[in-house]
Amino acid sequence: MIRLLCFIYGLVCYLAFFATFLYLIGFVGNLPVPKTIDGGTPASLGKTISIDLALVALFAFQHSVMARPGFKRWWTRFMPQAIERSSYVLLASLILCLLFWRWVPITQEVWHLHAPFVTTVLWVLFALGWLVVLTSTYLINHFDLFGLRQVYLNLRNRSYAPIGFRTPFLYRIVRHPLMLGFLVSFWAAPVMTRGHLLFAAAMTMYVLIALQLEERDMATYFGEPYRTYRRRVAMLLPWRVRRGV
Ligand SMILES: C[S@@+](CC[C@H](N)C(=O)[O-])C[C@H]1O[C@@H](n2cnc3c(N)ncnc32)[C@H](O)[C@@H]1O
Repeated sequence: MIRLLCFIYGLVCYLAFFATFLYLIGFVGNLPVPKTIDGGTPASLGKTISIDLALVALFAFQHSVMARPGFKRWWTRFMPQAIERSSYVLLASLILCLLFWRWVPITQEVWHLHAPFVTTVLWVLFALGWLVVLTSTYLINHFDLFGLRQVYLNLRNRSYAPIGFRTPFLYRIVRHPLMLGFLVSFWAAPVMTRGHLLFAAAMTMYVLIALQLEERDMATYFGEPYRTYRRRVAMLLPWRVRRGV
């Protein structure tokens, strides 16, 4: 019964993640969703910047702290191991929803590109970025990253086997294609408002810090194979590839 409840909980967390991910695309791209990055009621500049940065910082804090092995060891003392990842995913999704809801826009434009060719290229890059994000999750293991594999194995009474270190396709070009996809989609905007710029810049800062932490854990866990990979494959910029793996 507990196993079934864990599975249902994992499924709900996964669906919450997927809905939030789809909404994020609409939010950043100013697509027809109830609230977007440039929608809502503006406030004074000081108030806006503090609220918006606090929202990104909350997301960054949750992501960075809860992803660390030490934190995972600590909080799985209070919950079944099988739902640890699902809970992480659920909390991340809830924080993103809070960000969508409470985000305050700054609508002054930093750039507004009109040339049809340039705007088309930027929209293609925007879409490509999200596609790379989603593809990268499948290259690592989509269902493990979002907790479904863990609750499924638990339901079948099978023990969890880590997915291990892998470098398929995009992971041979850069070490962090998923994060690169996010960054491309955050920055590829034909109309860039100050609020959007604040979001893109703050998220870029967070990604650059988070990747240092993730790589430190990966090097500790996987040892020499990961250190060799790090020497050979560029972190985020594909044209900085040194040698293939
Ligand atoms: C949200 S994913 C982001 C992966 C990567 N940073 C990227 O941007 O493509 C984070 C998880 O992926 C795992 N991970 C990162 N690179 C990996 C690889 N090459 N093989 C297996 N797992 C990896 C990390 O341990 C972490 O649990």
